[in-house]
Amino acid sequence: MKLRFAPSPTGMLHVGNARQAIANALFARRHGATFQLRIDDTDTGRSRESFAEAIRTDLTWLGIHWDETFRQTERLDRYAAAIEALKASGRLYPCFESEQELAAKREMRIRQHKPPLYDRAMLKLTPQQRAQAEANGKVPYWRFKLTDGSKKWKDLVMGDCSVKLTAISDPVLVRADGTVLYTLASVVDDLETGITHIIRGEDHVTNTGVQIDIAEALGAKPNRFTFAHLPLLLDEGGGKLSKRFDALSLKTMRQDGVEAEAVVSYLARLGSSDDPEPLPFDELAATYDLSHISKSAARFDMRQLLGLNRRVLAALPFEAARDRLPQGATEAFWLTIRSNIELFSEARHWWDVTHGDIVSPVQEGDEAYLAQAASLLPPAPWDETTWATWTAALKDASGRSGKALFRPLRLALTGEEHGPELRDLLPMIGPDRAKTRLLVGV
Ligand SMILES: Nc1ncnc2c1ncn2[C@@H]1O[C@H](COP(=O)(O)OP(=O)(O)OP(=O)(O)O)[C@@H](O)[C@H]1O
Repeated sequence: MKLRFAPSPTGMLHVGNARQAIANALFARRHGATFQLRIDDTDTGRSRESFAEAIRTDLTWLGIHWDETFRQTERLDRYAAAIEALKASGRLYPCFESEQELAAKREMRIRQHKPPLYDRAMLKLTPQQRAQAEANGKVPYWRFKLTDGSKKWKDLVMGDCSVKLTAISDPVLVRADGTVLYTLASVVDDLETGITHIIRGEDHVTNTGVQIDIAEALGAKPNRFTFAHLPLLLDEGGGKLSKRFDALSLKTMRQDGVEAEAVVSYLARLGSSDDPEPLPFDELAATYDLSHISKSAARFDMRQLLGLNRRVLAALPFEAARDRLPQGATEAFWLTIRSNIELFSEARHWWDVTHGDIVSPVQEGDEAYLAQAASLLPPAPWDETTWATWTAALKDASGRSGKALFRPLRLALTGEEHGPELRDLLPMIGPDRAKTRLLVGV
């Protein structure tokens, strides 16, 4: 069993692409299959090595590892051989129509209330006409002659699928400059590298009908591949995500401090009958089941992802956090803040609260109370009992209680309305910072 993830290096991976990568990787892990990373770089105008590198970085960050990898431009000789074979069998035929001619034909068919399909005029070209066109300096591009009828398969997500090939124009597989199109290169690679299962986005369903036909023309047996098409992920506004807009890219998420485990856990179960919950890769893989995925498009919800991220952080051991924390951060610091942050990047703020500088707000009307609080601060050394000792004394002295007692203290000491337990924060803040912050408006 072998699966592959085959992105084009034309931009940064977004969460939609990641959903496919994760589905492939989890399915492969669950079934002990080989996992291939194929970089689909035949579109040389848009492909960049820097994007291929970024894709590898993103996948590694997600915890997705591949057993083999290659770029399609390394296998151009294999595509050339397939092209020759298809020409020899008469399935690839030369075409000379220009874009303008094709557009005019399309318009004509629409006016005649016919579907705007290619009319296969070039199939009727005689050898003399072809020689004449070439003598006139025209270079052909090549279309694949689709078979009549439909291609059917049992999709692991979509169920029974059927693509009517007679409703599709014969696809161009080779451009006039001799370069191969993705549609053919992908089939050649899948056949020759032994891919058994193809999991990809619903945007490929029509392609799948065409590619089954091409595969069979190249000698593949029926049902050579098992397919699963996952619905596309939409952004919060209902639009399709695209690499071209860098929308919701994995790189941005990583830079914002979202945890890879949260992203994987969320995308593995989004749009399925299983609720997303933070789980390590192996545990997600152990129960991963494509039949649980819904057939309708799923909407990416940042709030849900952040909710999951919060849960991942709250359980993250110090050892796993240490390298990304500010220098000098201790286990006590991490354990104090971890269940109060939504993004890892917020740790920096709490480090400034406990070990650096913050600007406490001036609390008009509470200046005298805060000065009284400063004067009652217990002597050092401080520990986790200090908060209770101090606030008990302050309660007696000020006559305040509840919110009136605690809120001004939290605001002055941390600059925030909410946050980790002050019992734990106070010893880290220490007497000097505490005093300065309490007396800020005095
Ligand atoms: N919005 C999406 N939701 C889910 N899967 C997607 C989405 N967009 C693309 N994919 C899938 O991501 C995989 C990688 O495809 P590809 O690299 O061609 O990405 P792409 O975003 O479609 O590219 P581009 O934006 O350049 O057209 C394919 O399986 C494709 O079906």
